[in-house]
Amino acid sequence: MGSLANKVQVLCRIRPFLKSENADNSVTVEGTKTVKVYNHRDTSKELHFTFDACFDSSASQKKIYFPYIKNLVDTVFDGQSATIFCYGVTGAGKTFTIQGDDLNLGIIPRAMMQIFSNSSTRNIKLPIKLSYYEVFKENVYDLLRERDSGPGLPIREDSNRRVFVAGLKEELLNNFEDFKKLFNVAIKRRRTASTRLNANSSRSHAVLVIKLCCESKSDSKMYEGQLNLIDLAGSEDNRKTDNNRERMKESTAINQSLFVLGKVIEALNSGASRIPYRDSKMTRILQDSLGGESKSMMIVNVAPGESFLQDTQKTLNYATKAREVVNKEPVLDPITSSADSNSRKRSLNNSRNNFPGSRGSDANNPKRTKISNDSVTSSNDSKMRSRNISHHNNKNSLSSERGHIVDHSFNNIKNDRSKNSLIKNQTNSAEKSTEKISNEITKRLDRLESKLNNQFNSGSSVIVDSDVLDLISPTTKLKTSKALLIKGKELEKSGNLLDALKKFEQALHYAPELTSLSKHVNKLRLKIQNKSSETNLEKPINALKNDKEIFPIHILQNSLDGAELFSPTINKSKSHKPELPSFDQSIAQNKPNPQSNLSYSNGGGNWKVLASASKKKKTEIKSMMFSLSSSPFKPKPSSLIVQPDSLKNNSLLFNYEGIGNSNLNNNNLVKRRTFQTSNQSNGDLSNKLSESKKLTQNFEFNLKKRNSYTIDSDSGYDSSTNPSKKLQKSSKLPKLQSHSSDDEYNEPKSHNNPALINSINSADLKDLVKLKGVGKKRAMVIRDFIVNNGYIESVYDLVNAGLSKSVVNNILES
Ligand SMILES: Nc1ncnc2c1ncn2[C@@H]1O[C@H](COP(=O)(O)OP(=O)(O)OP(=O)(O)O)[C@@H](O)[C@H]1O
Repeated sequence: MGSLANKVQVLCRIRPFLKSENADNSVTVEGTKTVKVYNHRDTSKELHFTFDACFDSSASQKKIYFPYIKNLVDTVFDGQSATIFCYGVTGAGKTFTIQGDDLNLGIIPRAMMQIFSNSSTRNIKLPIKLSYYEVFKENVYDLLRERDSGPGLPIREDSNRRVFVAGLKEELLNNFEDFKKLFNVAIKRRRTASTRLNANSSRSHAVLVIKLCCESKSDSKMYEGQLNLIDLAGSEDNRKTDNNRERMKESTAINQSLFVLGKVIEALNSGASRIPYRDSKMTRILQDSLGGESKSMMIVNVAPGESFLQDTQKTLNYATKAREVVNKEPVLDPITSSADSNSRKRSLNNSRNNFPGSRGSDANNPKRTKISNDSVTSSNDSKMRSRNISHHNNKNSLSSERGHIVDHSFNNIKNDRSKNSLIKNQTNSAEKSTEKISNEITKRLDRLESKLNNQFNSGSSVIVDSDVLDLISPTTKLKTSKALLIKGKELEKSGNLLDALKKFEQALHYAPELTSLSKHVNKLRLKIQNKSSETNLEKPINALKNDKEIFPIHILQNSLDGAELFSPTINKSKSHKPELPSFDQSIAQNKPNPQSNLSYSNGGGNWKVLASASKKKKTEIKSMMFSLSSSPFKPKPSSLIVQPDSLKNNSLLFNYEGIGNSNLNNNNLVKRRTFQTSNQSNGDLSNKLSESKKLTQNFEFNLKKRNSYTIDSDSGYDSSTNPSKKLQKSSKLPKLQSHSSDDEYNEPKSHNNPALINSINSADLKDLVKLKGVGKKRAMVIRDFIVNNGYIESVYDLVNAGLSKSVVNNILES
């Protein structure tokens, strides 16, 4: 952790109202550092957010650039790495700020002007290097090349664990004119589209990387500095966008990566041992900028107006968290020799997090391209990097759809051509050594790929980890996934679903973009789970038929309050009254037993047993229901849950942990309160006997206390059993008037089914839509809630997202 001096700076800029918008004063700047917004939930209340600087809608590009941005760019001349990224909702003015337009030059062109105009005074070695790429739907595309729609460039790590984009083109620039020509072509390649919220919305994150060598003022040594200018795609509330299918897909990728960015920030602030950089391409790319050694600045762009208030509040909260991130102090190493102009000696410790597409991928830096098991660059990389500026002969290219830079005269930009020949010589010698390295890399890559292919052909179910995966060329990935697909299909045809699933999963690992395959994998998983739950359930039924002793209704035998004791083994045990017919008979007849009201049903792969007490016994409990279900996520039920029926009929439901019991719905059991034992023994029914005492006690307790519980009459859902502490705090919800002495029963783990919670927390719209009762709109609500509020711990947390409790109950059945 660095000193506070290397904190991430946050600037906030409010966009002016557009002609189409109704102006109001819902977002204003107070002083120079504070933004005031009205609380979107209660507009009579104000919220204040403080940042390093705040700019209202009247602020010009110039006012923002000086002194904040200029100072940061200056640090690059000292050999530092600096990053500026614009964050905000779609249409908030990010591209305007970072790129600008013809009349309002943004940060990128201004920074280039600053660099070139300082080239002589700060002794910057020309040419400088520039790369520019976008992250579109989790694929990295080079914006300095013709647009391609392939799988994109891989992100790799070198032997010093520095992340870089492999195969990225790096252009050499001598003056601002070079930059202008190149950039005006490149920005046209960036993916943009018209959405309801922005006629020219960026659909990708764009990263511009500038590297330069400069003589330090302090010690007259040469250092390499790097500037990263990033225009993040805007988060989108799809309730407002009316996005079509394609835009929705883009939007999901955008929101997801911004969500991960939030998680990274949170993890950094909480000192977590694992920072989830790898969870998205953009965060991997930002590794040095957040938590690394870069000097970083976030510009948070805000769209004004009441209609954006909710987004604004979220954005400002997000930015507030980003402002707490403290980066490491950079340790700068000078370039050591003129022949190896870029070989800055950095220790392993202080060079771990490097910016991709730059130092790590530096063709002229043998140290950085050193080959290790997890570090290779393709031979193409070196060729690409060593190219000089390709002067695009597209004369019309200066007109751009957005952000075209006009032909301003920049008299103060000085070119020192004589310096170029020296650099050229250095570059040539470095190119030779790079070629050597590239050949070695290619050989190693071939060896690695053939090894992987052998593993695959020998039927090994190896799943390469993501590090290794990055090393494989896109073509090999596709080939491998295709071969695995074919194998999977064969296995599926032959009925070997489990092995088929393994193959499909492997194929998906290599080609995650195959959405149809992903769907098929999910279907197959479900099919297998259903099958296994059927077979799992046959066992207990057979066990019941053959060994009546293990039937779990025994758990009621010790009830102290006089509740009727039921057991299918009743005719074996003299202590059991009333005499009940053999459970075998009930099952055989598949109808309620007239005397015991013991019934059996088997629907949808689940089974349950009903038993009720005799009225003669005047017990409080008139009926009992057992429902044993096998979770699709956990084939073996792991705990027993007791659910009292609605209080009207004083019945109880016993249910194994696990969801997917279609009978639950039929019987409205979801409306019942749920308690769970702490016993985590596996599903053998006989194991449950050991729980009987505890359950009985609990059961007894709840019977005594039940009158004091408040029932939500709308849904029949009892808030007292709500596992979400948050919800219990909510004033809108009925309060628990009496608490169980045994707290574990107030925290039913059934609402914390890890697989279900994980699936929800992945915030993937496709997965969310699959949940019971969740349509596209609700899925978006859930996704947005998670994106904005972090992971949920209980399904009932979703009530806070605005879902009704009955919908949440439905989800529990998914
Ligand atoms: N400070 C500003 N002054 C004048 N116009 C602005 C300003 N900020 C943004 N705009 C205008 O608002 C519109 C939306 O801005 P912009 O495209 O930069 O948003 P964005 O945040 O990049 O959106 P997206 O994430 O969808 O790409 C554009 O027409 C832009 O010219």
